[in-house]
Amino acid sequence: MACLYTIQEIAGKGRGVLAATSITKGTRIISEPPLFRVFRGGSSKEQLHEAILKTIADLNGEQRQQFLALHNAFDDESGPELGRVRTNALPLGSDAIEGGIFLDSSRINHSCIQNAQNTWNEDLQKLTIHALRDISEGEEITIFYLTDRPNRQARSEALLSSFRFTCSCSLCSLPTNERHKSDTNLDEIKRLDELIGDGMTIFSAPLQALHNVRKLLALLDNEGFADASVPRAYYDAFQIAITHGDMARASIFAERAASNRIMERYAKDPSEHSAYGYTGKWRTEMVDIPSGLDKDAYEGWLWKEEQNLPGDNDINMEYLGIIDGFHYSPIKHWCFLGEIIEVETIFRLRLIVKDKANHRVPIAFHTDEGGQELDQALLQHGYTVAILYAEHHGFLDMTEGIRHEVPSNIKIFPLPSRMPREMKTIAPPRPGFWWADSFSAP
Ligand SMILES: C[S@@+](CC[C@H](N)C(=O)[O-])C[C@H]1O[C@@H](n2cnc3c(N)ncnc32)[C@H](O)[C@@H]1O
Repeated sequence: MACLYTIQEIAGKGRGVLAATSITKGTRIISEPPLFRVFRGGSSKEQLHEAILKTIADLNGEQRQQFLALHNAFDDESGPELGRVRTNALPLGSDAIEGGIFLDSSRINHSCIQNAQNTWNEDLQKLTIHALRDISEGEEITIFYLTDRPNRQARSEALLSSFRFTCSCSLCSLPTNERHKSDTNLDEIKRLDELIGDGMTIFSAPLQALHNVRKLLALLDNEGFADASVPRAYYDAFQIAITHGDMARASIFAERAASNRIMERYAKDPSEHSAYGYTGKWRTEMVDIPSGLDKDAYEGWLWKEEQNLPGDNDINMEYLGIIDGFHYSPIKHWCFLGEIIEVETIFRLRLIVKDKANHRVPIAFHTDEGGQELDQALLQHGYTVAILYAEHHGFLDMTEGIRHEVPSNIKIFPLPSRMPREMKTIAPPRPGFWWADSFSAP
């Protein structure tokens, strides 16, 4: 196969790697054994230096010259050998304590919005560089040197201290207002990542966790990040679905997570995963994967879109903003509508209502009077409950619904609801009228 890249001078970056032809997403651009390996863990700088000198002494003359021709960003403090290793070593595995020096791959410059991914392939004992998206002929091939992607300031500091350069990539060069927007999105990506990674939400509020994965994927897509965060997010969605017995969705998420053998196996039979059916509350079978839906409806089904209240243990910036400089308040207005199907008044009031998608939604009354403040005559089957700014809550008994705390946010109508097709975003509230826009009498 013809070589897909050339190594050339790039203004302001020394040398770099350019696409010699147009390269399609997923293509393996480079597959390269290391010139030599370096153990990075445990040893002091002096020990490392000594080990490197020994390794270099074992190289032949040509190899030594090739190594010494690589860039050295630490000339002033580390000397020619150690400096070059610090500048050019690429990790041999995701948590590896071993790095490798590569004659071609080590020429690849960094971008905070990289178009290629470096991976150590243990089977081949080679480093591979794959295209994360389509790359045009003449475009620079870039990888990401850091382990996570914080906002610009933090990225700059990390790149300067660990790699000794000021990044001139397209993300770091955005004009101030766009950079601000990009930083806000990066902060939100980090926040969602942490929320999804919190091991409890998968059990206490799986729907919220699933919706957070979807939001994360939309942000990654919007920002043009096509790296390993994308399959990782789908893997999170897979885990959420399979934990609750949802074979249909788990299979699709596994398919989207990555084209590796393990995920292909899970896509065929998600029940092989050890978390399968921890609860059965989302139980589906593979035959439940819908067919004949258009793309939007299919995605709506996949992400369980029908239940789209914001979560109550999550500061969701889509719904909330800091208005007075201190407190989060709704920045848009929404109202949950449900039809009463059961009334329980054992300790405090608990209603089971049917939402627009015919799901049973428990509403637990955690007001001071536990629901006694309501006109008890209105607690009738078939009547409609409207809750302004309702939030999704995961209860300890593993059910999900609404924990109602603010007495003034609820109205009950002695009318069966004619449910709007979607939970509507309604006009700004006018006292006494806020509910009228989203409620229609039969
Ligand atoms: C591993 S080397 C990459 C190849 C190097 N440009 C060369 O000439 O061999 C890392 C060095 O490349 C330069 N570099 C990499 N990415 C850069 C970027 N985004 N902006 C500016 N310089 C960059 C820095 O000098 C950094 O220390």
